[in-house]
Amino acid sequence: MSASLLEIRDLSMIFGGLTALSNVSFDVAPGSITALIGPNGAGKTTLFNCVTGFYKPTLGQMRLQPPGKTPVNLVAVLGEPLRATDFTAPGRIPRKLYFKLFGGSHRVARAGVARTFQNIRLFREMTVMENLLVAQHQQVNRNPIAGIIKSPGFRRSEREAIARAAYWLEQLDLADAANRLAGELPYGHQRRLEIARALCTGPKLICLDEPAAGLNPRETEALSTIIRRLRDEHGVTVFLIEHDMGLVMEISDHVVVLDHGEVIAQGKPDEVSKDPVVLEAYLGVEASAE
Ligand SMILES: Nc1ncnc2c1ncn2[C@@H]1O[C@H](COP(=O)(O)OP(=O)(O)OP(=O)(O)O)[C@@H](O)[C@H]1O
Repeated sequence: MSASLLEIRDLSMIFGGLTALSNVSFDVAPGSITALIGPNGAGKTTLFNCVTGFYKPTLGQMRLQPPGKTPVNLVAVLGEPLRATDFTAPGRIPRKLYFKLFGGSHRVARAGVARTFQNIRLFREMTVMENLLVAQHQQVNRNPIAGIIKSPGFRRSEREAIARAAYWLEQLDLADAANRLAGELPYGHQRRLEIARALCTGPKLICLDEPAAGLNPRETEALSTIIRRLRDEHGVTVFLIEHDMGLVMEISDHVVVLDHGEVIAQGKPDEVSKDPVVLEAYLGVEASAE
């Protein structure tokens, strides 16, 4: 049995002539906090965009294997192009055509991957509660007839969605803000609301893109407690990009270091922080700046 929730193998992403990711391979263990670090332009966001289905990688494999569930080939569900070699094994063609027509990032979300963004992307004119309800459209009963007649099943799924939203608002210390407009919340609260919105989808893997960006030290401390609680109390696996090295070293179980699109090191935080290759490429810049 494989011990990883997310398995990335030989992933490459090429934009025109620019290789943003080159043969990237690593694993994210279930129930862990895994951090992706690296200097600006290293390819971190590109990798996140691949894992969450916003980009189709040029080459390589990404597999999500939630314990006890069927593994999902995240590259296949995005819809791969047909290649000449497929005609040597025609059995593959119907599945490829199906995902070409009906595949996309929604399939990745359905498989259990949720994300937040480097630049907050909330529905600013909606209330906090409405933001969380919109995020759950996959889980609620979307049958229009059931909606018009307000069938028992429709009302039950609505109640469950509201209860789920209220639960995560409580967990992220936002319960008092449920009826406020998202755009009116202080910045730190908006960051937490983005995390709550991702959690409402019931993810197996939550990808946080620079969750501490713009937070003050007190807010960062609160965030680190929240992220650890997600792992320890809710069994959510966390994969995050972060520039705040204090936070990364404090909360991560595993750190992957990217530089120029390649993995230059990975391991436990204390191993990575002492690795001369990392110090030279990244932490050395930080250390000399302190
Ligand atoms: N859609 C795109 N089209 C072309 N080039 C891109 C695209 N997205 C990213 N790149 C390039 O890929 C490289 C990696 O960028 P990426 O944003 O992934 O780095 P990053 O490590 O997240 O950087 P930062 O820490 O500054 O956010 C950069 O050279 C960037 O210009």
